[in-house]
Amino acid sequence: MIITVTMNPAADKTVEIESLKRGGLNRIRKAEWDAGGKGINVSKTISELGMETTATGFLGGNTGREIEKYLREKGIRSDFVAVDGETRTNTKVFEDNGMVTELNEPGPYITAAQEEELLKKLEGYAGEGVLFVLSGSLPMGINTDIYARIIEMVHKKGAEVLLDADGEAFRKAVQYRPEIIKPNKEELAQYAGVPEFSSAIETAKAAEALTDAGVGMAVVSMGAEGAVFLEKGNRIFCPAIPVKACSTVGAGDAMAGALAYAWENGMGMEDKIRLCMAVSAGAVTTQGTKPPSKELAEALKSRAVFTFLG
Ligand SMILES: Nc1ncnc2c1ncn2[C@@H]1O[C@H](COP(=O)(O)OP(=O)(O)OP(=O)(O)O)[C@@H](O)[C@H]1O
Ligand SMILES: O=P(O)(O)OC[C@@]1(O)O[C@H](CO)[C@@H](O)[C@@H]1O
Repeated sequence: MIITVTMNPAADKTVEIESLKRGGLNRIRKAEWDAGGKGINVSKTISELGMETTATGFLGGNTGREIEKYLREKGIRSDFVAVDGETRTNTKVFEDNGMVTELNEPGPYITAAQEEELLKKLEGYAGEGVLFVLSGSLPMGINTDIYARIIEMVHKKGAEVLLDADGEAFRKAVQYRPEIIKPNKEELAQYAGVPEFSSAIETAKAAEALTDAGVGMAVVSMGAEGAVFLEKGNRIFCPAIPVKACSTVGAGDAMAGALAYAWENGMGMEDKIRLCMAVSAGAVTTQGTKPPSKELAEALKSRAVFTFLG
């Protein structure tokens, strides 16, 4: 069973304009709506691959109800804590030159009682064979140790964790040794205290510091460059599968969804990597933050190329 946790979900409004005029009137050519937030995107991907998943976190207001309706229609079980404020709307502005500007709202304030209610829910789901996916930013009111606390709590009941976070929340949580982490290269560089990595091997070495310290598997996504996979002493680099890019927003969540699906199905390393590369490349070809169809992901799998790094 895979439980995704989205502390700060969002309605994603993807808009297309010719070119963004700062300080001027911008006419939108086309707008697209998606239920989003990182964990919800992970659930969307897992469901598209044909596996059941439950989405949890905090939802509020009309936007929260719209997101629940969307999940219901997609056959994704939702079990969110209701909050007083309105779930945020995040606007993604796509220009014809390929530039993407993201405007993410802060989201509603979460009270201590609401946080407690979510923790109780998660504890109720925890057990052997359960994988929790913790991803995305934290809303106001939630302390940066929340992911660390959840990992400690669910590990005690035999559950496993895939973590996709950044900043302080990531730094604190990795100390509790999640089974899988999926930072992107900027998030890992921030953790490592360097401005950027100059190569895949440098990226792999930085991630290895975490697997050496007890994290089970690390996948570092590198956008259009590809991804680095570290598992059981192997360092593997895969260039991104070339596709016609439509929207790269949410590609990392699609990859995390594929990773969670592969992990829960006990897939071997090669199949797992192929699926991650195919699903994330497929996600780039869809509009907004929609995952690719299972058929597209299957068709792209054979195009993943592996390089073992020394
Ligand atoms: N232009 C692209 N073409 C093909 N594949 C891509 C492209 N951009 C991203 N990908 C695939 O998607 C994966 C995840 O991308 P990225 O590193 O941008 O994730 P992210 O920063 O976590 O994204 P997000 O937070 O928006 O979900 C990459 O490792 C790669 O496999
Ligand atoms: O503000 P956060 O939680 O960092 O990111 C939220 C978000 O940008 O991430 C997803 C894409 O990865 C979108 O669905 C959503 O709007």
